[in-house]
Amino acid sequence: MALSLARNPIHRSLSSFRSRAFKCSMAASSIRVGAVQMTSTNDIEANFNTCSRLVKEASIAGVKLLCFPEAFSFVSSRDGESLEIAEPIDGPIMQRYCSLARESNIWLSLGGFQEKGPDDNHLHNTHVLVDDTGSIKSLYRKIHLFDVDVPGNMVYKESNFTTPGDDIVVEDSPVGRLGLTVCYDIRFPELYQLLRFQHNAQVLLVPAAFTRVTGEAHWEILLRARAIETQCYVVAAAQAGKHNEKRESYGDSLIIDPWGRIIARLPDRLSTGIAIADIDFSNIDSVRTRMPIANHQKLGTWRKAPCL
Ligand SMILES: O=C(O)CNC(=O)[C@H](CS)NC(=O)CCC(=O)C(=O)O
Repeated sequence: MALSLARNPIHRSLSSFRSRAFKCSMAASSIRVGAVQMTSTNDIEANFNTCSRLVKEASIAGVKLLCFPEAFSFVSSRDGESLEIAEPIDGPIMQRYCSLARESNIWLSLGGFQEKGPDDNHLHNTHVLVDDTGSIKSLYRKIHLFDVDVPGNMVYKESNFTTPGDDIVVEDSPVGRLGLTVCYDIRFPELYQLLRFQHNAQVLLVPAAFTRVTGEAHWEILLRARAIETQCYVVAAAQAGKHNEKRESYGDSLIIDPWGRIIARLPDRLSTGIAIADIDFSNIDSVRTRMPIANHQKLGTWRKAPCL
């Protein structure tokens, strides 16, 4: 099924046979990923043109999965604007992004799409994974909503216009088993524990539009902690800079390896670009074999039979 909306705890559309084939064929190799940094605005056309250019650049660089930040296709400049432009997943905006994937033969992680919600006053903040034929493989709807009074900044109330998801989503891909999350989710380690220790994720995706204040204080530390405690790669594509008069995001897109090392980065001062790194499956195996934390867990309710 190309578009799985079933209320199933895991959406995984490749057969286990194919997933084994991926792992075997890549045992001794590495696969390239990219994390985009950009400054989206409320101009849907301009944002699409930027994404289209970056997809072509990534493809030339040999990237197999390109990850975009939260709200890649639209950042509102006033209350209510996101609800007005929200579309179903099979609507025209997402179709154009699927065409980009197909034309460049590349997988896309489209984090934080404004998906039309259950009523006119609510959308879903949806992370969409598209394969290299342009088919939608999985949808993850942001679970943790940003209802936060940011010191020195403003009060955010994402739940005013967003309906949270409640499904955990992993998907097999050429760059390994992906765990899908969005932005504020990074503060809830139990989600990442489930993705790794219950669903065997290898690469955790964290598209974001962090605030400047919270980003400076917490961004890198949270991401590296998740990589270290799950022994997964973490790919964090970030919005950066000023979107409009009122809104600014903290950049610093990062790719982190399972030992917690930063292996690619776009500094906050750069507004647009791609951080590129190779996912090395033997590195995941070696970190997990030498320090088998999956076998040492005592307290987590997500504990299961040892897995590597
Ligand atoms: O609404 C949009 O346009 C896109 N979505 C966002 O910007 C979301 C919800 S307001 N922002 C975050 O989750 C910031 C998290 C954060 O900054 C932290 O955890 O510190």
